[in-house]
Amino acid sequence: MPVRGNQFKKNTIREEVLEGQQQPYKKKISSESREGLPKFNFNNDRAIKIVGLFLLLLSLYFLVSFTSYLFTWQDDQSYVVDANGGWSNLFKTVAELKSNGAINPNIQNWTGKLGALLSHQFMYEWFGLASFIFVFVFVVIGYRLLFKVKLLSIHKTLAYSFFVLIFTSITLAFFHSFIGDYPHYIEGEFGYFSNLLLQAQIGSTGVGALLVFAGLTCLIIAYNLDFKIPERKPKPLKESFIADDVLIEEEEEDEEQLNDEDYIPKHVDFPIRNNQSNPKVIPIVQTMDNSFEVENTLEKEEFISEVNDDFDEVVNKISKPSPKVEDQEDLSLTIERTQEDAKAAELVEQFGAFDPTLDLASYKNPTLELLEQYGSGKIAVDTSELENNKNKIVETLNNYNIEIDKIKATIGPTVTLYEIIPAAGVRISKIKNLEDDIALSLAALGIRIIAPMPGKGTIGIEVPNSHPEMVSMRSIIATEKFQNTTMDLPIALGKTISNEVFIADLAKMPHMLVAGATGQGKSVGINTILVSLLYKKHPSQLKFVLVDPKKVELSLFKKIERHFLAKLPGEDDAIITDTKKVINTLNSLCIEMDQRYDLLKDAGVRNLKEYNEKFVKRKLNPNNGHKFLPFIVLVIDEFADLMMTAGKEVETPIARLAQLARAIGIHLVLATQRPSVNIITGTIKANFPARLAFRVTSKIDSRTILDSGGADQLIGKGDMLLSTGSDLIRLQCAFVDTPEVDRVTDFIGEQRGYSSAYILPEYVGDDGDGGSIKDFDPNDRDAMFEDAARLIVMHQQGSTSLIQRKLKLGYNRAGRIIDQLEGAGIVGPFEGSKAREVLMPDEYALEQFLSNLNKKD
Ligand SMILES: Nc1ncnc2c1ncn2[C@@H]1O[C@H](COP(=O)(O)OP(=O)(O)OP(=O)(O)O)[C@@H](O)[C@H]1O
Repeated sequence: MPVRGNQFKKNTIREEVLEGQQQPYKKKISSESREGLPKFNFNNDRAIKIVGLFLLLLSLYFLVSFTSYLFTWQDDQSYVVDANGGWSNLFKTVAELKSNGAINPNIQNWTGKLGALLSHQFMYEWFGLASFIFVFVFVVIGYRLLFKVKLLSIHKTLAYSFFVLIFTSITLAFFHSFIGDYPHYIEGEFGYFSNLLLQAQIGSTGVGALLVFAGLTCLIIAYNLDFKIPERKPKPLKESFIADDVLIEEEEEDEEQLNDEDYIPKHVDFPIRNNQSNPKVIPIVQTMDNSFEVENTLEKEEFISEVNDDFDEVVNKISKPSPKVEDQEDLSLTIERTQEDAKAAELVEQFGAFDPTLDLASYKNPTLELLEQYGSGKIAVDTSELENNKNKIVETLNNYNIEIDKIKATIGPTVTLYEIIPAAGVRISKIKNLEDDIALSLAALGIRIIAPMPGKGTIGIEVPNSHPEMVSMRSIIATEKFQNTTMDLPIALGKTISNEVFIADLAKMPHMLVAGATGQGKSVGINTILVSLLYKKHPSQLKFVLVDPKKVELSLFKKIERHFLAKLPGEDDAIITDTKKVINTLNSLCIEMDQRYDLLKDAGVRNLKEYNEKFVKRKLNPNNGHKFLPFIVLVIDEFADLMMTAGKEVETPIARLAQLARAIGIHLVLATQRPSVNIITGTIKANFPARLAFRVTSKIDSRTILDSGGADQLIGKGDMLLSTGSDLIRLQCAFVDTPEVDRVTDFIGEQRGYSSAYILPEYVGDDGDGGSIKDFDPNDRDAMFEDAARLIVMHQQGSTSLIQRKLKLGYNRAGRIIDQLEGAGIVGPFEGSKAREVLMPDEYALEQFLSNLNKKD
């Protein structure tokens, strides 16, 4: 199999964590001066690679030095022995060595003085020939660290190598002891003295027996060595067949086949040993490709839990020759995986898990420095303001004979929440009705009364701070909460009333409706959503479809077209500003949705996450159309505008996407200035449980968007309410200014991207650019009509892209030709993602048809 791009799995730790953001924000500032220098902590990919490279070279050095020692040890003896200085000779000159008594001060070992000393240490003073095992261990570990390819399990390698080292050294010493009674590099001093010690305790016979025992024990652990004494083959094969039909079939087989080693019965019930007294019988079926499957999944689970779960062992055994029937009992361990799973595991073992980010392996997420820090990040509400407000609230309530037991304040970035516990017997509705009076006495806008506070047993009064604190995007992105989030699509919306960072998962929402009067922070809110996703996601994991009828709001994102945007085939601009194109795009997204559902169905999974997990584990074959599916986030700014111009044409696909698209990773964010009922219709509302409201002008608008009042009492500038169906949370939206977005998109746009935007499926509407079938006029055929017809019939494939490619035409012209071909009856109607049906069986029929058509002209 050719080596694929994903062979060497990159360590993505460094790439996923935004560079420079591993540390909390403050630490980062202090280390800014050292920016650019690689930081060597052990999580660092570079450090790991360097260690890997070092180990590989060390193993080579050891190999050469040990091998050389076998030939040169006698020459170097006078230099390396402790009596002449040993290691202290390392830095001595030839003259000094001579004066020390070294007979041959010129080192013969191929790896110089160090090599001579090292090999003497390892081979003579320590483990003898067994020291070569160190070379092996360094290769296994070094290779793993440098290439991220697992040659062998590191734990097993270390454990077995340790055993082999000790065992070989003592065994060689044991045998050597029969020839001579002195330490030698064959066994090393360790082996020599260990053997002496053992012999003194248990004698030569005892040591021999101990070594045989240790050796066999190791083989049993490693290979489950079988000690069965071969006996005559019995012929009870037929008895173990349970299904009659198989039995009959087998009886008809000739004797030769029954003796065949590789012969496997088609349906065998294998007795499984278990702890209970009754042996269980589990039906196991041989599949087409010689692997085994347990028929009943329930039993399969039990069965699997009983068997040794060592994965390597299972894979090993699956690849071994098929079992003979008399070995049934021992082989029960081998049958728990389907061929497909084993193949996937093998692929993963060979190439590592599929990593979609390797397409753009050098891609770096935007850095924190691109964002501005606004304000001090601290809340500045002085105690006198708090005291004043508290007094006024208590006073106003007292004026209406409402007694308060307790009052406490929670200070947020824009508002402070005063929670009061009224005295017993006070009616909550009475306090609620005093909203305007309290606002009057505090002389403040944007007072909101929450009576009662859900789940708290108090009544909340939100009072705006006289000096609201701006929440900068940078301060949110820098938090550990955002950095370490495991959400699929994390959006850093801002801070809550208790000054906590609020991060929501768009993938769970699963769609969001954003509303707010002009100038209240809606565009900033959309930028916040987009920027937070850009900070967390790799281009291979996420695509945006951006609709911007105002043409200016989202234009900054044009720069990231080849990284994060999706568009229709043949479109020049990825950001859609034209209503007609919006309709096409929405319908195209519906096709994408249907295609994704087909893929999910084929893969036997329920959602995008499971699908991608399966794909990453190489359980889905790309040759069958499977691919890694990125999330798609559709953002529509000024949705009202679209609804006014296109109405139902927009509403239908949006409702369809909103209803069905969550499982396949398409999420919608619709923003509107005018949250009136004819824009946010019942169908749309029902499918958008998450709604974000900035300040709106009337209570009615607030009701339309949130199903309750409150949005009309906000104070603007990013003050917002998020309704997630059950809860209503007041938030201060994180602020990200246009120049910041500009820098972030520049940072991404300047990096290597894909060759084009993510291409959505082709959709040609009824009144597409080429006109409809009814419009077909044989006299008004395109000049390339006949060529295209021949091409299509020759390939028996009615696709626009084929015409585009082969005849080198633009998308629009190719689309027009295919419509004319449909009109002429050469190809069938548009069938979504599939190519159109070709109605002419062969070129002969086509030529006749064309000549008839020409005669009519
Ligand atoms: N989160 C925020 N924090 C502080 N100030 C904000 C915030 N969001 C918006 N503002 C202020 O409000 C101004 C208007 O915001 P924005 O452009 O987002 O309004 P908008 O609702 O999109 O208006 P329009 O619908 O007319 O485009 C910004 O220029 C900024 O000064």
